[in-house]
Amino acid sequence: MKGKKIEDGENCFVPTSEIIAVEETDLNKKQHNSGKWQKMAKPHAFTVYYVKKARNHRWWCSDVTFWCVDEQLCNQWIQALKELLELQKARPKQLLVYINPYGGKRQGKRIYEQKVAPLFSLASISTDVFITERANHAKDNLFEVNINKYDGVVCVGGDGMFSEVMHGLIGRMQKDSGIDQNNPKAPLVQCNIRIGIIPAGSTDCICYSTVGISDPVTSALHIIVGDSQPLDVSSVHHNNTFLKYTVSLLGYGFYGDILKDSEKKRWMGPMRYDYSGFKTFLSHHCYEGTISFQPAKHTLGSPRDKDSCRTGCHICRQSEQQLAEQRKKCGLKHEEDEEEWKVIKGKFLAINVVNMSCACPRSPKGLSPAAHLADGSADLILVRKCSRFDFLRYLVRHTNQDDQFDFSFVDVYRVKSFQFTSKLLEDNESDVTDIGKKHFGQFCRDHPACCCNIANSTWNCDGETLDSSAIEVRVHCQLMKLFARGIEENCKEASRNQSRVEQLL
Ligand SMILES: Nc1ncnc2c1ncn2[C@@H]1O[C@H](COP(=O)(O)OP(=O)(O)OP(=O)(O)O)[C@@H](O)[C@H]1O
Ligand SMILES: CCCCCCCCCCCCC/C=C/[C@@H](O)[C@H](CO)NC(C)=O
Ligand SMILES: [Ca+2]
Repeated sequence: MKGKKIEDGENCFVPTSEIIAVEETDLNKKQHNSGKWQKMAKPHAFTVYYVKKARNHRWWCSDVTFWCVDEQLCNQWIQALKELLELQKARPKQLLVYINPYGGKRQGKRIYEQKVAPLFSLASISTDVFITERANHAKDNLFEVNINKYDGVVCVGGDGMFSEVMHGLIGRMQKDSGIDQNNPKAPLVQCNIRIGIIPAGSTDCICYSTVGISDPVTSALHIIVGDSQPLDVSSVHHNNTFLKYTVSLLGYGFYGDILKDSEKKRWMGPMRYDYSGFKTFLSHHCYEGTISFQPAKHTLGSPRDKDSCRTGCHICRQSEQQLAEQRKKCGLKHEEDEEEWKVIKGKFLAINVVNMSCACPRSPKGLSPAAHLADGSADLILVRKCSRFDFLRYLVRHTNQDDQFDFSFVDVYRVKSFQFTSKLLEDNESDVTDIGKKHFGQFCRDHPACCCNIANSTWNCDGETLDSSAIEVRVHCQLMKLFARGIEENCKEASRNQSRVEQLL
């Protein structure tokens, strides 16, 4: 934390929504060597802790100390500022915190204790902290805990840990409301308790795509000021059986294979993705299957838009309104049943369904830069069979400014529901008597050199593996909320305003 001191006659401007805390200050303890107060008999002071916005969406906690000789005046200020803070009703007072000590570089506990807990305590937020001892510990706990006690749930870890907490919360909400998650058409109950993500994983894509940076202090401050960002969630089913929810990437082929291989190399930490990524790239497997989807007609946006989803996004707002109107008109009748399905058969290197841009430090614009956080749609990206060189050109575009959809072998659609069945499953189902078909070789028999894999891939579902050769996916508009505000427009403008504040100080 950096500090400043304000003397009589000086000005300071900090919006109340960005004040973290106000505290009486003992100037003698502060050990200031210079300053007029040293000449005073007994100066009185208070310190305002506030959010300081830096470059690249980074926030940190700064403070400014105000002092004067009049004790009563000083106390009046403290009282008035504390009352103003009390009016910030969206701020959490009691949080339930889950820490995965094994995510990313295994720094979750340290990150929380050193960087986050002191800020929560400064902001007078009470916490119940739960350090997980196994996978699904947090999820299981969320089904038992008295959830109404809390204003939010915080997960310290990566995308997989977030996924666990999300499954616990959404699952709990449906159970309490008597909704059967196995019914793919069930209208799910919105989850009003917000989740905060303190990034301590390997990719931290959900945090990066919703805040603009993977930084524990920035995320802690978004939680403290009580930000709220609605988020679309897709449900994944197979044969009327619920499999998973997803908010970022649901990927088959390339990203599924990377994840499956990387799980065996967890000991490598985040580097495992580079190792498995390179290996998967060299293997160049493609997978055959049938994709069906319903285009998202309710939204004004398109995956090829130049503008991205930003704080207070009007596309998300309009899309949500449009969906609400449709629902009102249709009542209980499922309008989706009547809408057209598009069908595509082929061989694919990657099938990616993304509910958000999937930006992360490795890919700052993400897999679909114009995807929206809360528009009730997902972007379906199909990378058809192509040469290794072309696939590399496509991957390189994840890391630069060039249009990653501007390739003849890449198609992108904005969808509200999607289905996939692998060729293998179709063959098995359509010709169960042909026993020979069950005993296939590992690669395409017609063209052994083509790297077309007859075996199935795995789904990468927000960083969790999911084995299913047939799935149906449905986007649920704004099913949950995060302690975030989306990515803020024009970061430079924010830092310029902040410098004006600094000049005033
Ligand atoms: N105590 C624990 N021991 C083992 N696994 C755990 C524990 N707590 C949580 N997990 C599981 O660890 C998995 C991975 O954790 P996490 O997402 O935090 O890190 P990561 O995989 O390194 O990061 P990312 O998902 O961003 O790539 C999650 O699926 C979670 O269910
Ligand atoms: C030679 C150039 C190669 C460039 C490769 C770019 C890789 C970009 C990675 C983007 C992944 C974004 C999707 C996020 C997925 C997460 O859910 C998951 C778990 O955290 N992470 C991964 C890597 O699968
Ligand atoms: Ca979306």
